[in-house]
Amino acid sequence: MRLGLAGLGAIGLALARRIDAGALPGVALAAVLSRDAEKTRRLLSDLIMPPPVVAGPEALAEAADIVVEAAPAAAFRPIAEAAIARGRLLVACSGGALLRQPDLVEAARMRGARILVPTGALGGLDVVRAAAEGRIDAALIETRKPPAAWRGAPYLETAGVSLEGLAAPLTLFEGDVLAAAAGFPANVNVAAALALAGIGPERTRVRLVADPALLRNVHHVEIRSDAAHVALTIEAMPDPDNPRTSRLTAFSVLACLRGLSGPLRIGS
Ligand SMILES: NC(=O)C1=CN([C@@H]2O[C@H](COP(=O)(O)OP(=O)(O)OC[C@H]3O[C@@H](n4cnc5c(N)ncnc54)[C@H](O)[C@@H]3O)[C@@H](O)[C@H]2O)C=CC1
Ligand SMILES: O=C([O-])CC(=O)C(=O)O
Repeated sequence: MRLGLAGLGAIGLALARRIDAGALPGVALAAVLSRDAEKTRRLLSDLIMPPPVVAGPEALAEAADIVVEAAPAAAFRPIAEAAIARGRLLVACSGGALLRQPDLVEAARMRGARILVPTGALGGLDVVRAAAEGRIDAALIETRKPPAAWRGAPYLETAGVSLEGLAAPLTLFEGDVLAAAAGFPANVNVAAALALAGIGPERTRVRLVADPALLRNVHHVEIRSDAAHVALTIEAMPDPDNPRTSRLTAFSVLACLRGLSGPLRIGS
């Protein structure tokens, strides 16, 4: 299986290193895409595998059977479009960007492409999808992260909110997933995945909290349905270089790729 990897940050680089270490037999990293081609070559120079091609969105999709998107939300569309146009399987980490551009799902249907949103830094999407086959009455996700994780969020910049010297937990946002994805594109991909798995972005509620006492990113999900009530808390270790992103995300993509390529897959 040939893999095309868009983005070489917290998720992409961790993934490339694991593949290089032999974590996914039968999967070859064929091409990568990042913002800065020179930096990309430098980042890849310590890998043992034959160096992947450094490509733009079109060449990336051309060279791959599976395109893993792990780039900023703002870069999502051309990467996704190129993969979809070629009927590829697109593994989309920027679930919030997908949520805001639902025409891409229709385009995938027309082209026979598939889009897979990995569970990422969350968990429990299997039970949410199962519950969605019945009736879900309410879905809520609360994400609490240390202040550094929220830095640069457009919502805070527009509102002129600074988290410098924050001494107590501060609720930054309460509302629906669509508004959250616009205001906090680097932090609510888990909420987007939850909404897509369950009752959609308008009915899924989000609360975002900056908490200076935290060392981990904490996601708490509550689902009320006619089949089960679910309460789930994930305390995830932040990536050492990117405090917005939990280390679990790259592992989730790895597990997802293993499920696609290996002989045994657990969970629905
Ligand atoms: N589904 C989930 O649970 C999670 C999803 N994410 C999302 O996944 C995506 C990647 O996350 P991270 O690896 O943490 O981000 P990152 O910021 O650490 O890395 C992003 C990478 O994309 C590259 N890049 C920047 N502009 C680009 C462009 N125009 N075209 C191509 N590449 C470009 C950067 O050079 C960098 O290598 C983000 O959208 C993030 O919000 C992050 C955490 C959890
Ligand atoms: O990594 C996390 O904990 C979650 C995250 O950033 C996101 O959902 O975008």
